[in-house]
Amino acid sequence: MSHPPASVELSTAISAVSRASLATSSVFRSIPSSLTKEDKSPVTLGDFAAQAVVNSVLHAHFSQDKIVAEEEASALKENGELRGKVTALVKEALQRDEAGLTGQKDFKPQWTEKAASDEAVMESIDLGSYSGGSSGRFWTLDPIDGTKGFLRGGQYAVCLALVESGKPTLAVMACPNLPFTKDVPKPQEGDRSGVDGGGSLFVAVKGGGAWQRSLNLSAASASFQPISMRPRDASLTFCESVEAGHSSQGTNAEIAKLLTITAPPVRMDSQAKYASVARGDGDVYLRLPTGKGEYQEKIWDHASGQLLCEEAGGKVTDCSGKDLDFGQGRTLKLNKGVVVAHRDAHEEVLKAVQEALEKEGRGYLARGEPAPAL
Ligand SMILES: Nc1ncnc2c1ncn2[C@@H]1O[C@H](COP(=O)(O)O)[C@@H](OP(=O)(O)O)[C@H]1O
Ligand SMILES: [Mg+2]
Repeated sequence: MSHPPASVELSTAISAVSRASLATSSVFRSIPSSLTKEDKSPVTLGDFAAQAVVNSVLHAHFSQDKIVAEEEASALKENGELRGKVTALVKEALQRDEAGLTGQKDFKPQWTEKAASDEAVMESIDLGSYSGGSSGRFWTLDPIDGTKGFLRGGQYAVCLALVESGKPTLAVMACPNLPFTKDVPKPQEGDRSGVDGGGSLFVAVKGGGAWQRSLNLSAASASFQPISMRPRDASLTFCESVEAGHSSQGTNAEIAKLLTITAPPVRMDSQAKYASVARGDGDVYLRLPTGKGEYQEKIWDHASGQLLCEEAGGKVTDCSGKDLDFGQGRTLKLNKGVVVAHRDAHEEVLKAVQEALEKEGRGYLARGEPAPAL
């Protein structure tokens, strides 16, 4: 098959994510400033605009579908200047012609001018407040995954997935700062001039494979090509977060020793890590919990990446070897950590993960047990 299996869901998701990444790219180029949320994490006007764009496109086509998305509009209600800037970005993104932006000449956009008023933008953002669950279907969105990377001028991703009965079945991920191939060097951190060819767009359909094309339709690689993980070979490489607080880099170093990995880890922000291993740039993505593993991973931080890797021949589990369960609400509350490797290498990698955790006295994470009380 030379393109992903077609569906209205896929066309809508591509349209939504492509438009959203137009808004994020424009903010990225301008050196974004940020607000700090209650959980102390940053949010930018790019996050708000991207969430409004995706939610309004989804809502126009699938008004019955619920959405679990990261942001909420409360900060915009108090800040008219910021709200005006977000609305302008949303308007520009929604008004772009379909064929020019997504190449989908036959797809008929359903949204209207009204979707780009201040009130409609805030309503669209708050459509993302669904609590999730294991029945029926819903969408999950991270409008800018890797916001800290976005602010530093590193990698980030716009990540959308459809979840049915607790499992991702369709994924669309834009990585505007990730070149289409690893042969083109990634921009240096802080370089805001953009990537030749406009970054990469990834798509996965459950049972239908994983695909990539350039985000920029005038680039040489504007049509979808299937991608697959690198088969298990003599030497493995791994990637991890840039942010030391998001996973245990010390445990990863121990795991690397056990697997006789000598190459240093590739550090990268966002689900661009899943995309990179899915297309064979590297072999293993490790996200081991810090401390006792109290942090609950968010479903929007993993849904599209998980499907992309699974459809590219990978296996994605937590540190105890369990599948990620996207049907438990807004977080992956039954899972601790994430281990991604080719199907043929996963067992060996997981064994090293579990050995390293046991050695550190955190074997309860490897056994899927709660931390012992002091
Ligand atoms: N203590 C923690 N442990 C694991 N992930 C965390 C964390 N604190 C924040 N995160 C998540 O890590 C994501 C970024 O991952 P990465 O380090 O791979 O770039 C953030 O997504 P956002 O940037 O969308 O907020 C956030 O949801
Ligand atoms: Mg995120």
